[in-house]
Amino acid sequence: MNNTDPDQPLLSVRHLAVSYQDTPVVSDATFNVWPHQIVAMVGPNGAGKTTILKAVAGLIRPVRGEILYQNIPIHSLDVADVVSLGVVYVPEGMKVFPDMSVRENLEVGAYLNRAHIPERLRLVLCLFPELTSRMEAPAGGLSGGEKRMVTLARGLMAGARLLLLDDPFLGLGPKVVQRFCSAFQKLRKSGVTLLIAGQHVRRILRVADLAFLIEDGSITLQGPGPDILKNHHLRRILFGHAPKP
Ligand SMILES: Nc1ncnc2c1ncn2[C@@H]1O[C@H](COP(=O)(O)OP(=O)(O)OP(=O)(O)O)[C@@H](O)[C@H]1O
Repeated sequence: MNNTDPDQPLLSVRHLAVSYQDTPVVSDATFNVWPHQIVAMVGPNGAGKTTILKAVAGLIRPVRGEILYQNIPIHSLDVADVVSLGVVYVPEGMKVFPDMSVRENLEVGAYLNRAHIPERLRLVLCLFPELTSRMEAPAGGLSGGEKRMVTLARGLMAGARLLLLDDPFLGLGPKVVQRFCSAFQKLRKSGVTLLIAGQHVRRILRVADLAFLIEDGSITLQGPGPDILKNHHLRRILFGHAPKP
C-alpha cells in the first residue's frame, strides 16, 4: 500500500501563484511535504491557506508554479486524476448526504478510486470505532463530531495517501478535537501524510512535525510545529500578543 521514498518529498510546491479572476491571492509559495508527516499551514484569515490546498487538490488552476506529487506534475491534472493518485481534499464543515446511510456516504468517497475498499473501511473503523454501530443509520442524524468523522472517512475511502484537511477542527469541542488529533497520529503511523490548514493554531501546531506560517499568500516562517508556536512574530500575527504556548 505504501510505495513512498522517505528521502524524497511526497509533495513539492514551487513558486505557486494563484489568482481569483485577476486578483492575486497566492504570490510565490514554495514548500515540501515529506512522507508520513503531519504538516500544518497556519496564518491569518484570508492568507491563502484554503487556496493552496485547493490548488494542490486540482480544484483551482495555478497561474504560475509547479506542484509535484511523488515527482509527478499534478498542477494541470483534473481533480479525478489527482484523487486517483491519492491526493484528496477534505473541505471544512460537516457536510454529509443526510438521507444516505453512513455506509453509503463512505461508498461515495470510494467512487473515483475503487481499489482496496475493504482495507480502507477497516482503517476508517479502526480510527473511528464509534461509526461501526451507526453504519446503517442516516448520516443526517449523527452529531457534529460524527459527521466530521464521516467527511474525513470519505477522504480515506477515496484512497488518500496525502490528505488535505481544511479547518478540520471547526465547530468541534475540545474533547472531539483531542479525538481527531489522536486519529491524525494513528493515520500518520499507518502511512498517510496529512497537510492541515486551519484556525485552531495551538492545537494544530502541537501535533505538526513541520509547519508553515502563511501571510498574504507567501510562506514567512517554517519549522517544527511546537517550535514555531513559540515564535514571537507568529504569536503577534495570530494571537495579537505573545501568550504562553
Ligand atoms: N472564490 C473566490 N473568489 C474570489 N476571491 C476568493 C475566493 N475564495 C477566496 N477568495 C479570497 O482569497 C483570499 C484567500 O482566501 P483563502 O480562503 O485561501 O484564505 P484562508 O487563509 O484559507 O482564510 P481562512 O483562514 O479565513 O479560511 C481571501 O482574500 C479571500 O477573500
